[in-house]
Amino acid sequence: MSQHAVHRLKHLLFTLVKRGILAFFAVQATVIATLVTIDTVTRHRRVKRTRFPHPGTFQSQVARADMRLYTFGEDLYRDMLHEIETAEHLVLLETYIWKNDEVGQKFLDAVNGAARRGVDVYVIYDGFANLVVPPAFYDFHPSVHVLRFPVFRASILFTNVRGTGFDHRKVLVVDDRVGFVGGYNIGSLYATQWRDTHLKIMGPSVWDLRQAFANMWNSNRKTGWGRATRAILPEISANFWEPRIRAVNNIPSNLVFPTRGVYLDAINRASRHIFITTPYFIPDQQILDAILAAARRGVDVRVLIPETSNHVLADWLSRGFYTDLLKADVSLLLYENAMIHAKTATIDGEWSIVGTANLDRLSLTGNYEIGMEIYDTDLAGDLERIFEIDSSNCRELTLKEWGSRHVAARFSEAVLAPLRPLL
Ligand SMILES: O=P(O)(O)OC[C@H](O)CO
Repeated sequence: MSQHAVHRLKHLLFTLVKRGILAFFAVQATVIATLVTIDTVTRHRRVKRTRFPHPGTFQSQVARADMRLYTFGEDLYRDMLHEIETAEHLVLLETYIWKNDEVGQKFLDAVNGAARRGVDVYVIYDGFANLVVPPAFYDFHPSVHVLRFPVFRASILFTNVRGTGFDHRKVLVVDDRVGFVGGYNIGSLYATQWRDTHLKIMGPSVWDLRQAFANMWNSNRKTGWGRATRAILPEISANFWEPRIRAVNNIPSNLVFPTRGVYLDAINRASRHIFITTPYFIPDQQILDAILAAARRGVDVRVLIPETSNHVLADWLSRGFYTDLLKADVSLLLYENAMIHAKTATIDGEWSIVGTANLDRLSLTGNYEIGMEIYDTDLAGDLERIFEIDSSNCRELTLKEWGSRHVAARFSEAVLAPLRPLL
């Protein structure tokens, strides 16, 4: 073959590959646009989804800590606001979403009120998650120490992944005496219309939450180009070691993502049952393999997810895993007619985690997250009871039903699969 012919063939191949890639992106964009349009139309037609079982609150004692699990936003917010309103010296509040609605206003008033009484108040909220909220809403008392975690950080220019990640945590610590952590953001929608789970801790382990907040604050207190303009939040020693209760912190700037590791370890160790609740289920290959392997060795694996969440794309990416899961005998429990946003897991009646991380890439290897990893049969029992009540609002998907879905659905799952690492 002449050199000219080789050149022409190369050019032709290059053009074909280029056009193929562009065509794939065009198909992908069309699928996304179609799904979003269908979702928007059906969402508006849907009646308000407020009817779902309320498992209630559950109390237990783990080591020297009093634990309370919340499963309804109104109950949680009432207690959180009460703690802020009666704080005596320190309030630390960190949230991913802080809506400018009735509930958001109550929290704003509560922290401002505490600051007026002379309480030291520190708040952190995520800049990206609240881009839709008018900045004027965040009208803090002048003595409140505020960090709006920036969408873009200078370090992203120099240190790659260390400068990425949203602050996805939801933490409240009051007077080093009481701490809250879990799935609840701050907003009226979450008070009554979403099923979520949060944990209150009273006792020495509140230190773990305080330390997580202090680390976040002190690592980001510099503004502009290195000028320190925010106060240091003193870090204090723990004075105790409690292996049964541990905060698991994802800190992208330190390149540590232990949440993924503790999930993997616990799943791999399971011998009887694994009950996972998550709003967005887009596991990476190792997490998926661990779940499938557990089910194949006879562990009763149940994954509880919303049938329809608030993120249509996340739902469709999640569906791409259903066939493998169902074939391995994983029970897929689809929470009906309401959004479930809890990020919890409990294994073998021994190990549990309650936190802020979803089972997706953004949470497991992307964002600032925190969860409490707890070894305790009573607390695991409470989470199992909650799981059982939530399950009563689910329908279990069968392989037969899933196998009979429309060819367009299969096509959409396949076309969207390459987007999994993005979410
Ligand atoms: O990011 P999460 O898990 O706090 O969920 C927040 C909702 O998706 C807001 O749209």
